[in-house]
Amino acid sequence: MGDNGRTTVGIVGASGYGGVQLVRMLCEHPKVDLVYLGGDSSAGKSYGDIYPHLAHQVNLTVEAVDIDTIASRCEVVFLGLPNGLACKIAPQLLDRGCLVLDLSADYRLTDMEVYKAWYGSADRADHEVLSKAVYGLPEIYRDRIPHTNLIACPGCYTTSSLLAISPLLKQGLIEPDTLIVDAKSGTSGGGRQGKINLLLAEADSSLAAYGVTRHRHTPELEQVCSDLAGHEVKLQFTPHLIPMVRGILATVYATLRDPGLVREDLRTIYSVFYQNSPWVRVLPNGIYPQTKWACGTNVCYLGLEVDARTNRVIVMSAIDNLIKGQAGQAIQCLNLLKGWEETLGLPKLAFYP
Ligand SMILES: NC(=O)C1=CN([C@@H]2O[C@H](COP(=O)(O)OP(=O)(O)OC[C@H]3O[C@@H](n4cnc5c(N)ncnc54)[C@H](OP(=O)(O)O)[C@@H]3O)[C@@H](O)[C@H]2O)C=CC1
Ligand SMILES: CC(=O)N[C@@H](CCC(=O)OP(=O)(O)O)C(=O)O
Repeated sequence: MGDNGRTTVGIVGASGYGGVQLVRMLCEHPKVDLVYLGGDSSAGKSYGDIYPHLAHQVNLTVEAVDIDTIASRCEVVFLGLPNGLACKIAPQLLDRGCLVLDLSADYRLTDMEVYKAWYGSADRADHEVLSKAVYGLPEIYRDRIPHTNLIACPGCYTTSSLLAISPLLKQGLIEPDTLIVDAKSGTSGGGRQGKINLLLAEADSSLAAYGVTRHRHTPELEQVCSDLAGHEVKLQFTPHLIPMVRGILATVYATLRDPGLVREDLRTIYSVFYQNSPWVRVLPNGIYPQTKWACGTNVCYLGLEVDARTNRVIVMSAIDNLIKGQAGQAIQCLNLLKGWEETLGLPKLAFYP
């Protein structure tokens, strides 16, 4: 804690898309002071040179990663790094007493064999650390979050999909193995590092699926769904890249157990399920969410429908992948870790018309 009683916070991976969203929100957060920014190729640069529009607010230079420096300055550290790097530095930060919020996939999967199968990574030595990590989806694991010092923040597709699915599984409303998740993401979901498929010339005016049957968020979804259902669940997840920058729309389909369930029942069930979740809005009947409503906010909008003809439920979920799907959710978890209001320092109003 700083001399002024505020919590000192650092970000490793500050130049990335998640990093810059963290900077934007943490600068406005009433309980924290942003004191450290770390990176690799951006080390040595003033943050205002990387993001000139933030120069008047952030007077920090990005530094090369040095654990002792970070731990000497920061009580809390956000890691916005590519997969496979957080597990190399989180254990050392935890040893030095920092609270760590990891935005990557390194600590999300509880079974290391599943992790290896989907991420193809070599053996890791941090099994004990992994066993202490809590999956940072507050709407499902709110009670667990304050009891750890390592949060594994969920992926963006998983956040939007799981908020749509959870009431269905928790209340036993569907046949779990009929779950299908069809999701569309904006290009910022792929990060700021240059990738050819994310170039405007490649992504513009085109819509395509990718990672069909093998996207890394499949085991993450199945892990949480199995936990909610109380038995192993397998589902179909198909992501798509859509020509817009921010936002995810996940549409979930499943067969209902009770053919008599109607849309109004579903709305009541969802409203009760999320009554203590300030970042989830269950929309009125017949209203379907648009990604632009969530853009720039930590809100997840849910739209519900039942097709009596096919006996299927359809749930649509819209979030901003960089906020509720990443940086905002990490700050929501920090608020819970510290016992602060869950909404503190987080944006709720979209900037689109
Ligand atoms: N984008 C999204 O919608 C979401 C992303 N995620 C996950 O969050 C994490 C961050 O994603 P995102 O913000 O998109 O990533 P970006 O590609 O935009 O940024 C990556 C950051 O990591 C830094 N970095 C890379 N290598 C090193 C290193 N060896 N040492 C120190 N810093 C390094 C880069 O720093 P520098 O520029 O200095 O090299 C950069 O700041 C990823 O694991 C991603 O999978 C999770 C949910 C949603
Ligand atoms: C559009 C796009 O490329 N999206 C990314 C998902 C980003 C994300 O949440 O990734 P992590 O699970 O690695 O954190 C992808 O499909 O890999």
